[in-house]
Amino acid sequence: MEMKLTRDNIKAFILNLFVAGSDSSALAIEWGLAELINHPRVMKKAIEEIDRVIGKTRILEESDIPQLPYLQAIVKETLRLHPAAPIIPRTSTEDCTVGGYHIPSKTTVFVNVWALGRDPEYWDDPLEFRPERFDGSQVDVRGQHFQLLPFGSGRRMCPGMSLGMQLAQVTLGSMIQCFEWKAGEDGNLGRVDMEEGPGITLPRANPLVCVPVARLHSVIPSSI
Ligand code: HEM
Repeated sequence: MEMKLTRDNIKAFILNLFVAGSDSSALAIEWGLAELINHPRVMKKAIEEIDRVIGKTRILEESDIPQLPYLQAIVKETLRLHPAAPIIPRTSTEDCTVGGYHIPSKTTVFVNVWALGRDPEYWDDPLEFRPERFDGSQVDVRGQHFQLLPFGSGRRMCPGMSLGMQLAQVTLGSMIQCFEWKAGEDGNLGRVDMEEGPGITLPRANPLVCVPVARLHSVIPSSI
């Protein structure tokens, strides 16, 4: 079937990519940094990995990510606890039974991705931020392991998954490689609050306020 795209179709499509891709990626990075600030042990281990693999004379790049498994695990763990889209809708195309419930055709059902990521049946100490849980684990975010669905699953799953993961890993990784992050306006708070705000996406209730202190002086100009 031939389908002609109009100018409006193309504009709507590009707008869709910006709307779907910006907030979600930004939220993953913001929640990830907040978790790292509150977990100095994890932050230290992540920085050690980056310093060991990349050194201190250049900034982390996309091609370094395969050599940074702990950073990858940090982003997965962040998306487990803070999925940018906490609830995803589906409409049943035919009558079916799910978990003993009869679902008539054309019913909208909501998949609670947030609750799946915190389900004690699938996760040990589910509320703990512990990236090590992914060491040697096959569980990934690609929509095949239903306890971890930050990008959804099936035909309508996120088409920007690879870009979103790369963005979150490279941005978070270079942020902690280049700067030490101190909580609070004056950098004198021990931790940041983790309260969630309302929304279709999962924002923080309060903005993440922290102070960056340069740590890679050989690559960052001293004026920053
Ligand atoms: C960490 C970053 C991201 C997260 C957590 C995320 C998450 C999601 C989720 C949960 C869905 C719904 C999937 C479903 O219903 O099964 C979705 C849909 C979508 N995402 Fe992402 N996303 C991210 C980044 C991106 C990026 C970077 C782009 C594009 C540049 C993008 C474009 C889209 C589009 C166009 C849809 C709608 C797909 C459809 O309805 O067929 N996303 N995303």
